Amino acid sequence: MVRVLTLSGVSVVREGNTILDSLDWTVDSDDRWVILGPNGAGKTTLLKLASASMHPSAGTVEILGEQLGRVDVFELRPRIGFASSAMARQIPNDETVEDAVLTAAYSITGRWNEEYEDVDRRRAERVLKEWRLESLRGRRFGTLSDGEQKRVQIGRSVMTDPELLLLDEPAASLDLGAREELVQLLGDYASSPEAPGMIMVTHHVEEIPRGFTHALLLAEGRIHAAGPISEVVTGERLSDAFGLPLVVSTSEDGRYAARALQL
Ligand SMILES: Nc1ncnc2c1ncn2[C@@H]1O[C@H](COP(=O)(O)OP(=O)(O)OP(=O)(O)O)[C@@H](O)[C@H]1O
Repeated sequence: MVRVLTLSGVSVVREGNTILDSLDWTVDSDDRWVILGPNGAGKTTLLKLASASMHPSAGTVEILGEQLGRVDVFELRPRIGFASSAMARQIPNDETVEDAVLTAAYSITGRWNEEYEDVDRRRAERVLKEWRLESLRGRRFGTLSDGEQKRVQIGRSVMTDPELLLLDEPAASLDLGAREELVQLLGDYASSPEAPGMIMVTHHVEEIPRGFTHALLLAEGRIHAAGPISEVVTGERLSDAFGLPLVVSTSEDGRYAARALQL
């Protein structure tokens, strides 16, 4: 087990607004964290810090043993997998699924004249299989369903065997079947001891895959609760963070569901 992320007294201020306020948080390589919180809580901003895409206004961020501000982020970023819809928009619509996964080896989108080594091709094969993309390898990215596109995004993010994996709302906008397929694949991945430290932002506790170990509840830029998932994803804690009475149920296979009590 190694520490993959440390935030110490981290604040982010933009245009006079405090978006993140004095956060202290650590993530280890064995951890799979889910981040929950109302709209505007600061979840995406937190992922931007963790992906070395943004610097804090105050405090220190250490990623994979390197402190932001003292490291070349272009060397650090290839060690971090990041899947988000903003990233997916960079994949050309006419790129094949196979190339969309393979080009992640060079952190690029859009195949040009790069040469790929056997090791990259073997990895891409493994990723296509793991994320149920084998039968779609020749299809153009722009012709895929939302669920298939999400699997390509995640496939790209794990292609380089990252040491830290960040997922920003991976199941957003999916129908029930596509969501369940993706959540199950993510559960298989998260349950593997070889998987890297993971941080996933979601709006819905129903999207938390099996194997997730910790939860962080963010509201108005502050940590409301953080710790083992069973202690944080509770009706009491979620009601407090979202400001309405919620009940949470847990199933035996480690999935969650939440609903509001009659308002
Ligand atoms: N560059 C910026 N300048 C000013 N305000 C910003 C900037 N970036 C983000 N914000 C504000 O910071 C707050 C947190 O934004 P962020 O996107 O991190 O929240 P979030 O929890 O991911 O929200 P959502 O759940 O709606 O996606 C929001 O109120 C947003 O408007």
